[in-house]
Amino acid sequence: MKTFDALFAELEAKARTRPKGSGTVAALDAGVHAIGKKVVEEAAEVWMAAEHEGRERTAEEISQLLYHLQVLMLASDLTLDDVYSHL
Ligand SMILES: N=c1c2ncn([C@@H]3O[C@H](COP(=O)(O)OP(=O)(O)OP(=O)(O)O)[C@@H](O)[C@H]3O)c2ncn1[C@@H]1O[C@H](COP(=O)(O)O)[C@@H](O)[C@H]1O
Repeated sequence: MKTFDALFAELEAKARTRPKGSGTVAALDAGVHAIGKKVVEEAAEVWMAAEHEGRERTAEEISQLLYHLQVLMLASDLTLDDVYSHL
């Protein structure tokens, strides 16, 4: 099972090597504004799932929000330690 740290390492590698067909590379190319909109959209979907759609859908939506937050971290030149230092 993939962890938060393992996903971030995978996305860092995608950003560095820019493989064809990567959604992450496309999102990074779209920029912070577009990624930020996706974060807000996914956060709303997490909220709706938690209120109305049950545990499984909520977990799935949270995983998507975590992914988009990591893309935003990469677009903002942030590392995991930059974020963890505030926890
Ligand atoms: N975990 C994720 C992940 N979670 C969410 N998403 C993206 O977020 C979208 C969320 O789905 P929605 O149904 O909410 O969005 P949608 O509006 O239908 O989709 P879009 O029109 O926005 O693409 C998905 O379509 C994916 O584009 C993800 N994209 C990639 N990953 C993982 O990231 C890694 C790198 O992926 P690539 O860069 O694509 O190789 C791989 O391990 C992937 O499994």
